Amino acid sequence: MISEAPMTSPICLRTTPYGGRGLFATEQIPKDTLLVTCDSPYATVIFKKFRKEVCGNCFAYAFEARKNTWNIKYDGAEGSGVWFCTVECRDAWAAEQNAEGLQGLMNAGVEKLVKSMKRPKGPCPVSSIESMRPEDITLEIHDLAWKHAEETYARPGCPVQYLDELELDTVRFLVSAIVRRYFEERNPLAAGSLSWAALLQLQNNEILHIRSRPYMLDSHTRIYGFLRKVVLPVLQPYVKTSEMVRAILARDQGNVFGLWDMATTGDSEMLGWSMYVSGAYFNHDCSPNVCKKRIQKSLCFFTTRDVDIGEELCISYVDVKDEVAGRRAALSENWYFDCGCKRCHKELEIEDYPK
Ligand SMILES: C[S@@+](CC[C@H](N)C(=O)[O-])C[C@H]1O[C@@H](n2cnc3c(N)ncnc32)[C@H](O)[C@@H]1O
Repeated sequence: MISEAPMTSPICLRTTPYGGRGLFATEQIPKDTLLVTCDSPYATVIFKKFRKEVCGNCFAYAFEARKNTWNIKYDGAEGSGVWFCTVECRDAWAAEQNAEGLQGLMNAGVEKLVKSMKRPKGPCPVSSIESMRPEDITLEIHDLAWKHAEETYARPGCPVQYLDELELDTVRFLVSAIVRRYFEERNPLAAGSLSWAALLQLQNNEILHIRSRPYMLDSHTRIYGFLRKVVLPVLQPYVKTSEMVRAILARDQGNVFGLWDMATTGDSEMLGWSMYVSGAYFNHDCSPNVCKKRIQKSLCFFTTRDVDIGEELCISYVDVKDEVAGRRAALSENWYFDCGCKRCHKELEIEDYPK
């Protein structure tokens, strides 16, 4: 079993013939074995509409405890925007994620700046690539657009751009990563393997994502502009250039996990999303042999059957009860890849599965 740690027995990370790196069994692993525990996410956000209903520390959902909301909070701006199920959770969050009150103060700053946002009347000050053909959007063009955004938003008089609800949630997600990195740099030993360097090792999906949804460049640059305006002086170095924001957004796509409630019916709600670094090396397979389970704020991965030595360990990103066309369409649309798993090959009757 590994815990936010380098890949050790009984699993290892190596290159697959079809989809970058993946995790493989280095010995026979019985069914129901706990393979990986991600103790806490590097970055996380609870959607604004669920903030009072989901504990900011352990992600417990008030509804499941037959309550409408949690009501434990901090007094003052240092605890702004976060609710807790218990005093213990509040104190744990304060010690682990909110030292110096930075997370809460940033949340308070976001709320304040939201009030001065105006709906856009004209085009955004950053040039758009929306009208370009996907294949023409190169990394160079994309870099230039970001450079232009940096210059635009560095101008003192540049007005704050309008952000919708999801974009503001993305701001809060980025804030959580910035605050974590700030503490990691002050206390590298405490960060352990849950480090910025480990996050950078995750697959970078920036250009794939922008080619698939060119309008997201405009959204991402406005989010960056907003962050620059709201950032506390101690955190300014992280947004002086767009490097850190781009690095996170490039990995946000395709590597994060939805934060779902624990409903056992099919009506489970997505309450937010989180970046669990060690969990992001599991590839998808339409016949998965691993499942994930959230236990409070930890994400745990278990085998769902006996696994042979050398077999790849995969979870499913989509509903594997769907037929092949539906599964592949969902993976292509939301994860930007053509599934290379054996089941797809078989159902599409493609021979010569890569070895
Ligand atoms: C969460 S990451 C998994 C780890 C990734 N392979 C890596 O090298 O970091 C998801 C990405 O892995 C690749 N991938 C995962 N499952 C795949 C599959 N069944 N077929 C093809 N590519 C896959 C895709 O590029 C996808 O965006």
